[in-house]
Amino acid sequence: MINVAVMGHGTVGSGVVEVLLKNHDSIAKKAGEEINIKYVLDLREFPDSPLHDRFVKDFSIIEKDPAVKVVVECMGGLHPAYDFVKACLLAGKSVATSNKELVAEKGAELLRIAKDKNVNFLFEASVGGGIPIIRPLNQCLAANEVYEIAGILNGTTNFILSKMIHEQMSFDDALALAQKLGYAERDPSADIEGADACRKICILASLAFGKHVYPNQVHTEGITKITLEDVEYASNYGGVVKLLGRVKKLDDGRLSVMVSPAIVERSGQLAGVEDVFNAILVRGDAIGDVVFYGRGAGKLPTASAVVADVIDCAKHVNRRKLLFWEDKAEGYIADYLEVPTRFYVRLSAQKPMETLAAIREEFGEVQRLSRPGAPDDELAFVTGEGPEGELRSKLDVLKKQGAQVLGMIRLCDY
Ligand SMILES: NC(=O)C1=CN([C@@H]2O[C@H](COP(=O)(O)OP(=O)(O)OC[C@H]3O[C@@H](n4cnc5c(N)ncnc54)[C@H](OP(=O)(O)O)[C@@H]3O)[C@@H](O)[C@H]2O)C=CC1
Ligand SMILES: N[C@@H](CC=O)C(=O)O
Repeated sequence: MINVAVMGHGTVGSGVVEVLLKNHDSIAKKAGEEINIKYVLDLREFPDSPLHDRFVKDFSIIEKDPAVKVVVECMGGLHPAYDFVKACLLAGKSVATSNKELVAEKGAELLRIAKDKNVNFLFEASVGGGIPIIRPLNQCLAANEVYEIAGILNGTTNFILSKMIHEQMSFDDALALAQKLGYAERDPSADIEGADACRKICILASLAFGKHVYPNQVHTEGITKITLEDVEYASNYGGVVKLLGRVKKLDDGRLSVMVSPAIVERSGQLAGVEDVFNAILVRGDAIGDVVFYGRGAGKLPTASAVVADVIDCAKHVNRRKLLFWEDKAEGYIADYLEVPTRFYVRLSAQKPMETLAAIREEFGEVQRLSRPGAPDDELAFVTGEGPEGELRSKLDVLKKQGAQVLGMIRLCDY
């Protein structure tokens, strides 16, 4: 029998308990041993839980109990999660976590401690909710040189965009519904400002390319500036707006990493991903493109991934799974302004004919876009490709001539 402690009995932690209890017998067969939840740590009481007598409030009970071999961390946030997880690893316990903030900020250090202590630190649920992506990237795609990853990595924002576009729901109502359904972070600004997707692309980049990428190294934009006008122009262009996390290996070996809204063509592999679903496209030299798709957030889908890690930990007691990356390297992340891109731009111009001439002067021939009912002073177009810094300088020239940039979204070919 393997004794497990679950830390945090919120959306994900309660799902982990539910799945471990409901599928107890089949999980025991797959793990090769019975999995017993010995403790559940939370700040609140849960008198209705079938495990109500196993709840504790003092972390040291778990830390000091040598019978606990595997600890699940679903509390979220950096503190005290980091302190507790580190203490568990140092005490020789394997840890499975859904906490992407923890992995994105402290992954290299925690993986090194796990290696030193010959235990496992697993985090399948930290990216893509229930979608298997960490294990496939680490194992099934190990033969490949991965050169690019792009994904819809945040369920809440994809849910909000889907509701706004298809059901004309307001941003605030869609966010409130995502919170009610347990998709959003405790502080939902992490979802809508892109921090959550940033943490996830950091984890994928660290794993795929072997060196830790930290969130503060990644240019990050959320969805708060996206308007229905931009969505309509994107649609008339033949695309859809998605919040993407992406990393690409450049020819000089550096990484371009970014989180931002992007227009993807309707025929692209990420365009049809709606609601709380996530999709992660991995490009490898042997496999070509492969896309992982599924529910990116929510109680049971996320618990599915955490419990898979628990089973893996149970199967590998006193044996390490090879999952590791080095700490960060200097000069490894390229400045996003250097990286070539294309933009959709929406402007308000007091003198549209003059601004149009200036657009041609700066950008050459551009693809103009239209939408029914647009005000006379609105101009929308798609630029050719150029380093982002250069495109922005050209827009600065237009701004100096009185144009106001109302919307600007990168174009991607996924
Ligand atoms: N929700 C989702 O769909 C997904 C979430 N995740 C990640 O999983 C983690 C958990 O998310 P989620 O379940 O949604 O969060 P919740 O806020 O629903 O759950 C967190 C739980 O941990 C408890 N907790 C917080 N601090 C402590 C502490 N110091 N000691 C004991 N218990 C504590 C909270 O108690 P209290 O409420 O009283 O503060 C709460 O019950 C986060 O890192 C999140 O990013 C990952 C994938 C999907
Ligand atoms: N808030 C996150 C939860 C899963 O990681 C999201 O919406 O994707």
